[in-house]
Amino acid sequence: MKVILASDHGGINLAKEIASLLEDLNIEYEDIGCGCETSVDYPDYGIPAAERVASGEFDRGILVCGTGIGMSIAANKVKGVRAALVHDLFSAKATREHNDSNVLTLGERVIGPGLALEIVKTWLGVEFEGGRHANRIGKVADYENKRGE
Ligand SMILES: O=C(CO)[C@H](O)[C@H](O)[C@H](O)COP(=O)(O)O
Repeated sequence: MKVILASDHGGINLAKEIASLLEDLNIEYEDIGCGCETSVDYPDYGIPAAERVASGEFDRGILVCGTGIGMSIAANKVKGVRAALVHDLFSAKATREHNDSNVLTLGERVIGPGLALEIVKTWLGVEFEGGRHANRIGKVADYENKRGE
């Protein structure tokens, strides 16, 4: 599995911890920044990361900002991306099983690193269930494709 990691200044500390976790798990990843504490704009990092998931270059994306909300809004504008803002373990599992989410967004200012890293591990390890859920995400994709015509 190949993962792309990005954050704004509000998510930089958690993004660093996630990078260490991915290294410990021997998961291939690329960190596209921002890598600094000076103020940046989350769409400048979230959208390029999401595009590289949508293109198939990466299997998954993990995006961190202060709340996770801005990154989620930005990533979900990219066709083919199903970004999930997750701050609990139940949702981390459910969004893989039911939504086949390919991008995870987290808010460094919302939860602590202990829970955040458990969420990342869970989200990376759970498979999509398919079946009725495939039908549902298919309807979302149909709408997305129709809008793009
Ligand atoms: O979700 C966000 C924006 O909707 C993020 O939390 C940003 O990290 C946050 O807005 C940054 O705020 P700041 O006051 O500019 O540090």
